[in-house]
Amino acid sequence: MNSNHILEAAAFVEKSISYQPSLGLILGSGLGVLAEQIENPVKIPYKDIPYFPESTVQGHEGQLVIGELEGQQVITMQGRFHFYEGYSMEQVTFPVRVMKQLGVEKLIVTNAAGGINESFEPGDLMIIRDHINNMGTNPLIGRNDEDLGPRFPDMSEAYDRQLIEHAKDCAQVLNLPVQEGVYVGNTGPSYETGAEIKMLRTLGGDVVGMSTVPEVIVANHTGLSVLGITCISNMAAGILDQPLSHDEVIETTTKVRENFLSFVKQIIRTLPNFKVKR
Ligand SMILES: O=P(O)(O)O[C@@H]1C[C@H](O)[C@@H](CO)O1
Ligand SMILES: Nc1nc2[nH]cnc2c(=O)[nH]1
Repeated sequence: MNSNHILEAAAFVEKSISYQPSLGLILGSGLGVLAEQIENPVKIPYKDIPYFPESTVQGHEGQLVIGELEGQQVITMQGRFHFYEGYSMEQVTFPVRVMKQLGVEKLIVTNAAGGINESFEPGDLMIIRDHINNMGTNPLIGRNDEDLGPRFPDMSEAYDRQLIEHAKDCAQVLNLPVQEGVYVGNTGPSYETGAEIKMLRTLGGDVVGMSTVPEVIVANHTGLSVLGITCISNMAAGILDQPLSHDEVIETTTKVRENFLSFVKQIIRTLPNFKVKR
């Protein structure tokens, strides 16, 4: 990771904003609608930001949106980068490094994923308790820059327990039934076979996606406190006797956007100012 690139990208963004964002948001497939609720938004297309790749997936806008949301100064990725788009792990996670450089301390990562746990239903929201990196690689491979984080970062609380409890409290306040479970990160872009889903269920996975894991590893490396929220956009392969499609993913996330919006806004509006963990 070239720390000069991080400084250059952060300086470019900083020129356009007049305050320091404390909360980072990464909005997954079909979930970018939250960024449209940001007040006094400063929008910066990824293509204008030094060393940022471009989003190529339907349902991913491809811009940073910075402003105020429910009383918090946020910097939001409206659309993310995926390893399967052909970007390196370093490129996929570069925005997390830039967020940290800009002063972000907490990160909410959202995604759409397939439901492995058969008690889940499409349209459910799930708080990520933990993840399984099934991508066969890691964004921290290569020379470590101790200024960015430790060589061997601890991942025993990859998802901040206080933020998880806070999110559960918010779901209760909203009387919104939410699931909790383990997110399995696959590289994609093919969806899984039925046999792979059976294997992932045996391994303890509750949902399976193609993102989030790299960003969360880097967020932990750089000392951010992380909350992850999944929208279960479909049942994973082999569970229902129907093919999977990205259209279904976008259709479901569109259907649940009111629940998703009210849940994440409640979480942000009442975010405790507890000390970040590192
Ligand atoms: O960015 P996310 O993880 O929300 O996008 C999911 C995973 C794939 O990119 C895509 C598959 O339909 O949706
Ligand atoms: N890997 C994977 N990612 C998804 N994103 C949305 N649905 C799915 C799915 O079924 N599998």
